[in-house]
Amino acid sequence: MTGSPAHQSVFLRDLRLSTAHTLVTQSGAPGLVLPNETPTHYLQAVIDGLCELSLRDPLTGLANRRHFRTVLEREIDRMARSGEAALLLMLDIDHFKKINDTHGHIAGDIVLQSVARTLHSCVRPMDTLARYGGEEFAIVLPSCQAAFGRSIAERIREAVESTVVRVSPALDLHVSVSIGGAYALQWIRSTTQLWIERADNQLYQAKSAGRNRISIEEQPDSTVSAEEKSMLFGSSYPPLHGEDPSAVTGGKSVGPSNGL
Ligand SMILES: Nc1nc2c(ncn2[C@@H]2O[C@H](COP(=O)(O)OP(=O)(O)OP(=O)(O)O)[C@@H](O)[C@H]2O)c(=O)[nH]1
Repeated sequence: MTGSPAHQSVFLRDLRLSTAHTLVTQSGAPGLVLPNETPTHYLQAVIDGLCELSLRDPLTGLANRRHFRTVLEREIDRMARSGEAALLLMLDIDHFKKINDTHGHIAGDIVLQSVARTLHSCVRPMDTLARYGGEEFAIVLPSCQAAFGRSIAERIREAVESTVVRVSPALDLHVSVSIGGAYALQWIRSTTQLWIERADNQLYQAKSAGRNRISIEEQPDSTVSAEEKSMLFGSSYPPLHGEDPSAVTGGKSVGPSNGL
C-alpha cells in the first residue's frame, strides 16, 4: 500500500473482513479454500490466506523478494552446517524495456507471467523461484552439485527462448533471458547480500557477453571475498605468524585448501 500516512490510515480503517476474504479467494492460489464450519476456522483460514499472499508477487504468483531473501538465509544456514552445494541463479529478461515501449505495459506484464510459468516448469519442488524485481527473477537450488549447475541454467535459458509468448491473437513474441549463477560457499556462513552480489556479477557478465546466455561462477571457493574471509577468521585475517586458521572452522580445511 503506498501513499501518505493519511491515505494509509483511511485504507486500514476501511479494511473489512470481506475485503480480506475477496483478496484471498481472488488470488486463486491452490489450498486457499475458506471453510465455513465455525467462525474460528473461517477466521484462521482468512489469516492463513493473507499470510500466504504476503509472500507472493501479485503479478506472477511467484515468491516475492522479501520471502526469497528469507529462503536464502535459511539455505546459507544449512550450507554452513552441512557443506552441501546450493546454486543461486539470477535471471533477467533481455531488452524488456523495448517490449514495454513497443507493445505497451500490458504486453510486458503478459511476458512476465509467461516467463514465470516457463521458469516454474523448469525447477524442482524443492527449489524456490522468485520474482526478484521488475523483470528480474531468482532461483535457489538446494542440493545442486557443481557438475549440474551449468546444464540446469542452460536448460532454463533454452526453455525461455523456445517458448512463444502469445500476447494477443495477432501478436506472438519471442523473449530470452540472461542468467548468472553462483554457488553458496560450503562450510562458510556468508550473507545473502554477498551471495546475491556474486550471482549478479555473473549476470552482468552474461549481459555484457551479448545476452541470451549463461555465466556461472567457475570456482566459488577461490572467489571468497575479503569480507567473507573476515567473517570466517575474524577481523585479524590474515592470521598472525604461528596462528592456525583451521581452529576457527573446527578443523575443516576451508582456508589454505580453498586458496584463501
Ligand atoms: N510491464 C511491466 N514492466 C515492468 C515491470 N517492472 C519493471 N518493468 C520495466 O522493465 C524495464 C527494464 O528495463 P531495463 O532495466 O532497461 O532492462 P532491459 O530493457 O531488459 O535491458 P537489458 O536488461 O540490458 O537487456 C523498464 O522499462 C521497466 O519499466 C512490470 O511489473 N511490468
